[in-house]
Amino acid sequence: MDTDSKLNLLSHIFPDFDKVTLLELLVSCEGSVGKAKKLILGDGITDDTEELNTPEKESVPNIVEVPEAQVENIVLQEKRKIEDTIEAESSLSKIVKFQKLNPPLTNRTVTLYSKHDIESVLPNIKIYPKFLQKQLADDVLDNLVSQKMLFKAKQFYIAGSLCKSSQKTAVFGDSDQVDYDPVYQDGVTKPLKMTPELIKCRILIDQKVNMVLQKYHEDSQDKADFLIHENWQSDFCVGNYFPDNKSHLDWHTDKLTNIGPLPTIASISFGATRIFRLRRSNPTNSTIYNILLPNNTLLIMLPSTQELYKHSVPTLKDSLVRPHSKFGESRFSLTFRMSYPEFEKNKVYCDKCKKQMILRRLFKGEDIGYYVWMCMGSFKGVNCKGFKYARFSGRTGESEFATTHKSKATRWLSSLEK
Ligand SMILES: O=C(O)CCC(=O)C(=O)O
Ligand SMILES: [Fe+2]
Repeated sequence: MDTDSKLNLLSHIFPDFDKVTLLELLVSCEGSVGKAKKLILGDGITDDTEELNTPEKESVPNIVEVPEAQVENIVLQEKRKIEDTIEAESSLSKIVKFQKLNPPLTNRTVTLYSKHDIESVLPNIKIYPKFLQKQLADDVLDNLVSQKMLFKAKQFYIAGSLCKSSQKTAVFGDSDQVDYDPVYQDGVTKPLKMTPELIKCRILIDQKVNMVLQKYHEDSQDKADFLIHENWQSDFCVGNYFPDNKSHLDWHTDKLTNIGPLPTIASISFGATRIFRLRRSNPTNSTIYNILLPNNTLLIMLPSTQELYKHSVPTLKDSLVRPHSKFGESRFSLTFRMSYPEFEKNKVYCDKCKKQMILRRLFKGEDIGYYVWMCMGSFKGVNCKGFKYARFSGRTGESEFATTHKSKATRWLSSLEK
């Protein structure tokens, strides 16, 4: 069945929806009429990686399924058209309104195409397509490609087994002091010098982030006393290199150990257009939002993004939306971050094994919403379960960031979600 016939069918079932909205829905449902129908009717849709990789079992009768490859082609073409107008006001806002009237469904995936839709559905995210002037964007990408051999897979332990990350990482920074993450086993933590291209890019990003943060501080009602208000100046950048569509970044929140609570992280993408995903950390089956990140798009994760959401760069069969004209499937992201120097001066150590502790957030259990320190040993394959609550009372002059008393501990949930 071609796209027009699918649209006619949907239009017949849902006469109140206009065709553009239905087309958007169809595209966000990978061209499946059944999924689009379920989305409108409010049935939960499971749409994770495995499901997307297996041919869909159509639940609507009388629909002749088109071959998977053909659907993919249609979806890709439509996505390209839509992506070209990413900044234009999109009819998807109708879907957003529809979503607002209806509580988010579980396990559902929604693709947000326009700046307006992304920022309305995810108020802590700001997105700027075509952020750098074209020449500078090209220069940064050329520069990253010339350094690609310096990006390395990260090694870490999960449940005692040594694992390697799929994408490759390099840290750029001016100072050797930046201890990006003491957990990793390899040379990834030693920062590389920022090249002149990266420095230009950083200056423009810092400027943009400060403008955005100023507005954020003015607008946000609920200010946690440990939220940093001073000038935001990134002092290091974690770069990711995805050589092809197979390399990915699993669901995670960014490490807080050296950037502190409620951080701002500004991430700029270069090369192939991939999908970036966000979903609330809790509940675990909450709606997944897809955002397309074309070459030279800046995405700012404002304070509380790391506390409330997880993010990922999946390797779905259509997660490579568009290869880059010169570098094909290669994609780089540069994530600019500002370190929290007080942590460097006052590292927290484990009382049991004396190793450094890592700042984490608890997303489940009775201590949900608390910041805690966990012994680094646990992340290096050592079975030490050292644990302390974290405590942030306000930034200046702080020297004690840990407590064994829960009553004195800092709970981000209480300041963000009343
Ligand atoms: O590549 C991206 O867009 C995301 C990178 C990321 O999540 C990270 O560096 O922690
Ligand atoms: Fe991240």
